[in-house]
Amino acid sequence: MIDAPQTLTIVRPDDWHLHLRDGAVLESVIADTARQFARAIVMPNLKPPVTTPELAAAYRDRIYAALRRAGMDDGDFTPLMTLYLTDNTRVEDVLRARESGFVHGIKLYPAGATTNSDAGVTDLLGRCGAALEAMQRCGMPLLMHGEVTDPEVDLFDREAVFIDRVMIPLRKAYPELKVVFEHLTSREGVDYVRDAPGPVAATITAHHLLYNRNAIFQGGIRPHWYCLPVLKRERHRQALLDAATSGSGRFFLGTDSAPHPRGLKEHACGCAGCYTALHAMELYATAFDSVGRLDRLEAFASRNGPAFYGLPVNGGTLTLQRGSYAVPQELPMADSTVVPLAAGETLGWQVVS
Ligand SMILES: NC(=O)N[C@@H](CC(=O)O)C(=O)O
Ligand SMILES: [Zn+2]
Ligand SMILES: [Zn+2]
Repeated sequence: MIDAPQTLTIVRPDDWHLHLRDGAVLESVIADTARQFARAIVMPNLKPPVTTPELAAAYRDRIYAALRRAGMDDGDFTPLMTLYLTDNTRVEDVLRARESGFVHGIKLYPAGATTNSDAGVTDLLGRCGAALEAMQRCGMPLLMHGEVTDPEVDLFDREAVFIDRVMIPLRKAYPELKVVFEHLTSREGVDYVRDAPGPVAATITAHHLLYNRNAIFQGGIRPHWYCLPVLKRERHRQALLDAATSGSGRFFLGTDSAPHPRGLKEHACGCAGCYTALHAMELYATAFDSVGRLDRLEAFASRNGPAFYGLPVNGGTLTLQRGSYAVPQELPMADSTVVPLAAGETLGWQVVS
């Protein structure tokens, strides 16, 4: 019997799905990400959303300014910017985004599906054909919040139904379009991404690897475990864990760390989103260790994402140590606080350098 490893050193990882927010909050949250990750795909669901290359450039400048205010410099972290797809996204914006070199994806939010999605797409194939055609032609990935918004569809089935109603017809019409199925949460999603032809991949969050939907209701309703797509049954968690640790290059790390002020989570109609940037690699290492597959963490966290996006693998490393890491109860966030996922709990791994 081989002893369980006590330390793990991997190539410095990236986060392929991150919400940094904006304004005063930006400075509070960016340091957490930059401590662990060299780069991150920065989601564009601001108010108003980041819909053009000019808005993405201005947001990028604000991110770098916040990074400096947090005591880091431009070499410590690279934001990989995205645009927010709307019914009116112009071909010209797609092409200029590609030429900019700093926009790495265009994000689909089905209108009404999630936080700040009001300006999102009402009918992807009906309204966005020209933009999708341009994206396919110039190699711009489409990043998808993959849930239908049909109120007739059960909340827990919205990802599976999205595959049939949107994903399959989309990829039939644009077979060369690079697609990332963001924050995958279901067995159906895993099966689709694993087996579908063409350039398709998926991000998986740490919380969907570690928890099933019981976590939302354990001992009472727990708003800090509520995100979209919502946590699902144990069989879905098992499928996600199998996929993440399978060695397939189609699955990679995306935290979907999505901070909301404590008061808007602990609310009669609480916001969706879990804050995991603080302890992302501790959470992922705990998940991979649970199935004895720490040897597969580097591919998932540091290699598969750059390969899909056509970017180089990072220099430098990140080291984790087995131990006990107590997740803080809350963290300052501008003039409010944010409660990290699994606040007050103890994790089995800690980032040491
Ligand atoms: N995941 C979430 O529950 N929330 C995200 C939006 C998103 O990624 O859908 C947010 O911006 O708060
Ligand atoms: Zn989403
Ligand atoms: Zn997200």
